[in-house]
Amino acid sequence: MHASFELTTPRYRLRCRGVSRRVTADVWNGPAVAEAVRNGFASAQGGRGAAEKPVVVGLVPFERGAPARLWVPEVVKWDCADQGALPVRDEVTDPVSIQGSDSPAFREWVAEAVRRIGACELEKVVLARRVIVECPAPIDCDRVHARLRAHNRAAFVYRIDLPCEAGETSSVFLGASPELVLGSSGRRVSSHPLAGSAPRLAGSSEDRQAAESLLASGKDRREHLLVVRAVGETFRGFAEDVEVPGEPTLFETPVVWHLGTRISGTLHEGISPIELAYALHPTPAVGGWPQVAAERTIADLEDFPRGWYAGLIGWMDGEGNGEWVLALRCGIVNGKEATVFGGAGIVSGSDPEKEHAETATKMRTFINALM
Ligand SMILES: C=C(O[C@@H]1C=C(C(=O)O)C=C[C@H]1O)C(=O)O
Repeated sequence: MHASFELTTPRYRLRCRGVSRRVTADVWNGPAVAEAVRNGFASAQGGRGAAEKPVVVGLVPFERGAPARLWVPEVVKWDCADQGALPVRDEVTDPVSIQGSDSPAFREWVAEAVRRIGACELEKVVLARRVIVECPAPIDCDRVHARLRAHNRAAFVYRIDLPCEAGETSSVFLGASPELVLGSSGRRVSSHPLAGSAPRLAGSSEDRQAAESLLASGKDRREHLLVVRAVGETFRGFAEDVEVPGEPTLFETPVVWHLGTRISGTLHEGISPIELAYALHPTPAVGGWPQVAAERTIADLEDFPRGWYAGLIGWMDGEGNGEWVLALRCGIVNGKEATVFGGAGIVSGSDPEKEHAETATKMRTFINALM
C-alpha cells in the first residue's frame, strides 16, 4: 500500500512511506490503544522492512468511538524544518465553482446553538461548515503542500494520503494546524489549546488593535477558559506538576489571531502519552462543553460527518516522544475537487454573522494555498 504521511513543524520535518505494521485502534479506549501501539513497536522492531527506530503515525477521527488509523511506517525520514524560501510555482488557479461559501444554514445552526445555550442545555459548542471548491484541472497537491508550508512557518503542516474506499479514487488530506493537543518528550507533556479568535487586519495598527480587543473580550475569554479548564483537569488526572497559567496569550497565524494557553506537566510513571491524548480529545476547542451535550448538538445541527476534520494527527515513538495536533485549517483533495473545513466556538452572545465570517477566515489558510 502506498501510504504517505508528512508533518512539517517549526522544528522538524517527518516523512513516512509505506506500512510496516498496522496498529488496530478500533475501540475508543486510551489504555487499549496504548497497548496496541506497544505491540506495534514490539513486532516492528527487527521486522523486515521496518524503519530502524519505529514510530507510530496516523489519524484519530473527531467522533469519539470511531476507529483511528494508526500504523508503523516502513520508511521514516527526519529532517530539520524547512530553511529559507521554498520553491513555489505561483500560477493562479481560478476555480470553476465554489459551493457553500455563503451558508444561511450555518447561521441558523449558530442561532439554534445560542438558543440551547440560553436554555442552559450547554455552555459552548463548536460548529463547523464546509466549502467545496472545484478546479478546472486535477489539483496539484505538491503545489498546495509547498504553499501551505511557505505561508505557515509556525504551523504544523501535514499531508496524508487517505485510504480509498472501494470504488473511490484516493484523496489527500492537507492542512496547516496551529494547535498542539499533546506534545511529549519522555514524561514531560504539554498542550497549547486555542480558543477565541479575531481576523488579522491589513494595517499594522488596526491589526494590533484587533489583537488587543481579542485579549480584552469577555466573550472570547469565557470561550477560552472552558477549554483551558477541561484540558487542565484532564492533565491533573494523568500527570503531576501540572501548570496552567492564569492568563491566555495572543497567538497569530497569517489570517487569524487566537487566544492560547500553554499547559504542561509530568506524566505519571507507566502512562503512555497516547492515553492522555485519547482522554483529551476532542477538547472543547473543537467539541464544546459539557462534552456529551456539545457532541449531541454537533450531530443534530451539522449536515456532514466531520470524519478526520477536527481529529488528531500525529506520531509517537517508543520512548514517550511525540506530537498530536488538531486536524484544522485543512482540506481534502480528490482530483479536481477540494473540500475545505472551518469551525467556530459558539457561546452565549455569539452572533451568527460574525461566526460565519470567522469560519470563512479560518478556511482562507487552505484556500490561499489552493488558488
Ligand atoms: C474549529 C476550528 O478552530 C478552533 C476554534 C477556535 C475558536 O472558535 O476560536 C480557535 C481555534 C481552534 O481551536 C477550525 O479552525 O476549524
